[in-house]
Amino acid sequence: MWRNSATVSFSSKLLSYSSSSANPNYFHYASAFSIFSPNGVVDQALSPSHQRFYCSSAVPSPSPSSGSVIKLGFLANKSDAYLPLSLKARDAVQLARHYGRCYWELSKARLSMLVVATSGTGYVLGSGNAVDLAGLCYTCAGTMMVAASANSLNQVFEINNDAKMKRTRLRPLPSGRIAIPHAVTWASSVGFAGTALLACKANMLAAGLAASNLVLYAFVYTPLKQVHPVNTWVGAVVGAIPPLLGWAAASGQISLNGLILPAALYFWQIPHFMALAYLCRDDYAAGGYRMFSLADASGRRTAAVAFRNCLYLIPLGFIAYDWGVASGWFCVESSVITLAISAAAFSFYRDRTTQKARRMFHASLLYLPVFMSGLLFHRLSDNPQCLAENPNRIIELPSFPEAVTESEEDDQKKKVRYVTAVPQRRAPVAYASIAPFPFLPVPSYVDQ
Ligand SMILES: CC(C)=CCC/C(C)=C/CC/C(C)=C/COP(=O)(O)OP(=O)(O)O
Repeated sequence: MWRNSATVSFSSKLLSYSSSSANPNYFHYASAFSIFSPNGVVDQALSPSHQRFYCSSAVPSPSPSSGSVIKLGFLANKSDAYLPLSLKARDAVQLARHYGRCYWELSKARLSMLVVATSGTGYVLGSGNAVDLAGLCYTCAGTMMVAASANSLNQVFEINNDAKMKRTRLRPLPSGRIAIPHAVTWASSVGFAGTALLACKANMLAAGLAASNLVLYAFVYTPLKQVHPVNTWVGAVVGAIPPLLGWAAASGQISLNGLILPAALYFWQIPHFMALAYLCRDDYAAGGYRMFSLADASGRRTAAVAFRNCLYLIPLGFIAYDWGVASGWFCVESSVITLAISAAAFSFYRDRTTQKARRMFHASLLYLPVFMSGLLFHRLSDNPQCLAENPNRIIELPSFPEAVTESEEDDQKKKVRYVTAVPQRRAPVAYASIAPFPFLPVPSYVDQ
């Protein structure tokens, strides 16, 4: 049914809003709905306000009597049936694009990719000598899916707050491009699929960490943002879990060495989010969030907290070196970049201007990729803790003479102890002889 004139004038407003808004694609999105609207009714999943949003359509009216007014209304069902196939295909493509874009934005895809990078780095660090590429891909895919789910749920819960903030008001939910049930369906399916993938292709520890992190982010951190400034610290824990997840997926355990990257992420997030919350104070206040910077008019405490957490980053390079995770070069590199971010934070502490806060924010943006790539580049692949105790990695153990003399069980235990105490490089033959048969006793190729 074509809309009456009252609706048409409303739609005209929408049309002018759409054309002046940052999102000209609304026309396309609206037309895309027509293929799922055989009765001229826009997607029933949409709330009334969202349905109204989609009333404007750029699809040329199939009815000759409709004139320019009809271009703003729904497509009629009968004429829809006669649309050429190419038009329907085009609409299908537009629909896919529309939802693809909504899913991308709901997932905060760039943030999720950063999360995947941290998880992937954790996986490589926890892998020891041989990185299982398939395992790495599964872990990254699973992390991406669970992170996308967590971010989508975060937006579902914050729809009203996001609508009040400049930074977030054009997100899919507040801008009405997708309905809440649809977003929830997307979030739950991708969350379950990601957790299942991690459980089946990595291990239950990794899957459990991912699922708990989703709960921590969506159901603890998200509501806490409106309750107490401590939210930033809880958020820092959320950001620190993915590298641990990666390490656990590769090594099957959580060990002390595996905590270095999570610690870096935890401390790094504090100056990062302090700078962001300081720069967007007004926006956060409008959104109804209780950020630390809002109760600190002078910004002095915000800057002090940021600076203090930068200082906590300083020993991490040395710890990585001392614990055998990375070479001495990493220790040097890490110290240099940590001093740089600390200097930016100190400069913000001394002179609390927007410019200094922005500089600290940019320093934090640089810090993380440099730290992670340095850690990867200078990692020591015979790092003891990622080899020990993981039954899947028993083939990674070096052979040594006294191990072949006792029972098989004692033998294995001894080797684990040996590797933990004295990491060594193995002769290449160790791989060749047992790689396809990890359940067989390790052959001895040492002269007896
Ligand atoms: C495996 C798994 C579940 C990983 C999840 C990792 C994750 C989502 C990390 C984000 C950490 C964080 C505090 C982001 C800010 O959210 P915000 O709500 O303050 O951002 P916003 O204001 O832009 O919405």
